[in-house]
Amino acid sequence: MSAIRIKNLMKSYGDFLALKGINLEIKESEIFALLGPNGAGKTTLIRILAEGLKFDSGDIEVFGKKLSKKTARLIGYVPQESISYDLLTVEENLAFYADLYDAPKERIKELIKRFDLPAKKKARELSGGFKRRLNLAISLLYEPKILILDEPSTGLDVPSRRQLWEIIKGFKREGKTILLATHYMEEAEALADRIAIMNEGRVVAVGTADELKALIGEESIIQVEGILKGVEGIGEIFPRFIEKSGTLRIHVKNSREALPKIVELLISAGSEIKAIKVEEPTLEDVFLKLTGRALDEV
Ligand SMILES: Nc1ncnc2c1ncn2[C@@H]1O[C@H](COP(=O)(O)OP(=O)(O)OP(=O)(O)O)[C@@H](O)[C@H]1O
Repeated sequence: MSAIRIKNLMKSYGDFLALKGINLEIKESEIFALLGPNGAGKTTLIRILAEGLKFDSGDIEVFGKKLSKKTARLIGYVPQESISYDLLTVEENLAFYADLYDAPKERIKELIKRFDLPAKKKARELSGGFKRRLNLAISLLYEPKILILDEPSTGLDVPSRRQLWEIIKGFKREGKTILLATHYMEEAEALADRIAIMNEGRVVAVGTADELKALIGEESIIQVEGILKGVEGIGEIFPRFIEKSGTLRIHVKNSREALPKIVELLISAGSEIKAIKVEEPTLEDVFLKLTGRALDEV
């Protein structure tokens, strides 16, 4: 059974069409990622599902029933911004939301234990990682079957991010369905069973990471590292490339022919090349191929 089914969903803000006909099916007990740059429409889609944000047209079903206040109870939601109160302790925050959601009080102790939370600490004293865990705990107070997470690891350091990923994988093992929005391809790849790539209000591709990477087809990716100059010249011959902190990834049809040309162009412009290799495609390469731009370009 599908946990969420979305048909031809449109949403505008005034004259601006933010969602231009989204079709998606999220299966029960899968981790499904919406991957796209800022502005792709991920938060808008999530807010429609989790906050009852009004939409223009389309159909949404949750476990086979039309999205409504009743089905909303099946969905737990962790928004981008923290919903905990800084001046309340962890325990008080959970008690406040348990009251609001009419959730059983016994859940509070259980969640504190499960997430290893410091019950008596004020929320403002928590590190970023623990604050995110508190927000997760709040969203689980009434045991939703679907958990929606908006950019769950933004702002977290690498160890906290990895801990959070383990927690999210644990939810899946319990049978929960997880929908998350992210602009980190590593996050989508590390967590998701399936990924929808979103750009400018549209889903441009859906599949497992491997299925999406297969969309690159016959092309190869050449990666050059070093102090790089003359990158504009590369763009004239190989229009699809991503340049990021001293690394250049260039999409080419024939790597054997392209390699000497790339080296010559870069060296003659005064580059210091430290490494050059043919690489496996990443989801960012797929995004570039499908949309003509890099994932974190705004
Ligand atoms: N309340 C609003 N009023 C007008 N335009 C909005 C509003 N909320 C979002 N938008 C616009 O709709 C588009 C999609 O925004 P949305 O926040 O859904 O994208 P996103 O993919 O979640 O990006 P982010 O990660 O930045 O939240 C953007 O162009 C944004 O400027």
